[in-house]
Amino acid sequence: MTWVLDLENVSVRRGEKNILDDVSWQIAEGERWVILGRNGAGKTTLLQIASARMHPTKGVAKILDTQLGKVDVFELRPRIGLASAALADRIPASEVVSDVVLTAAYAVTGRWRESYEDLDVSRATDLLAAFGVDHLADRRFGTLSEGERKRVQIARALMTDPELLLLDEPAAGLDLGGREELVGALSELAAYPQSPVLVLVTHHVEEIPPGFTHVMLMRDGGVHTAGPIAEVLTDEHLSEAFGLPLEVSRTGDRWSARAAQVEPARSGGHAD
Ligand SMILES: Nc1ncnc2c1ncn2[C@@H]1O[C@H](COP(=O)(O)OP(=O)(O)OP(=O)(O)O)[C@@H](O)[C@H]1O
Repeated sequence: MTWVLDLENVSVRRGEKNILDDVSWQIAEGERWVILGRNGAGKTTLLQIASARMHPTKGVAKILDTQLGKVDVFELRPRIGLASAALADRIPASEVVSDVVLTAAYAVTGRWRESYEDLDVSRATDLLAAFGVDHLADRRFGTLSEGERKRVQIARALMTDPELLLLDEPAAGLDLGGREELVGALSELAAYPQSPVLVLVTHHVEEIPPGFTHVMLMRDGGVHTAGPIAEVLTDEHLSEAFGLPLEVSRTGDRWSARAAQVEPARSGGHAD
């Protein structure tokens, strides 16, 4: 079997600590993954490896049939779409929205003197339309709301028609309506057979878009549990991964979680 992503015993060491610790993880064609774990669990670091922005200290990372360390990452990166807060911070506030998407074709932020094909321009327009933000094409990025920015960033990440799309907390900072619209848009993307393999990092099971197939729970830099969504998202696994008693429930194709209700202690009888 050929994997889209194949990590074997990958560790990343910073100072005295393994911030990723012996992670083995395989993603097959067509899968849609969610990564959950508490703050500092290593989710963003894992995406840094998966997007060829960081090399492991130990272990082997194979991405799209290439191996990190044996491939020119500048050729590999356009095959991987990434949307993250760190990348968004690099987009100049004065950049026109259509250029925010278009410049991804050259893997740059900030339009300068590159020339673009008509095909690139129409792809950027189509992607903005697909995420419902084409009416903002002429606005400056810095004037958009948080929800609008998130959609533009995902459109940008899709510009190079990547085979793997990594989204780091795309719903962070969105209000309820914005979150629900984004979940709907990602669910549509997940359902589309031509879509890239998707990996979504989130803090909330409520943000898992219908159609996502697999979950990885991370804890302390390592994989706590990984596999098909219904097998992994149990009270027991989530409670262990987050280190507190949690109850998970499923309503239709959506998930939710909350602190487990503690049974009140039974009274031992009447005290006179
Ligand atoms: N360059 C670095 N040097 C030292 N420690 C680092 C470095 N980069 C990250 N870390 C630490 O590695 C751990 C994992 O960080 P990471 O950002 O991957 O976690 P995360 O799961 O994405 O967290 P969050 O949910 O808070 O975004 C954290 O404890 C972080 O402080």
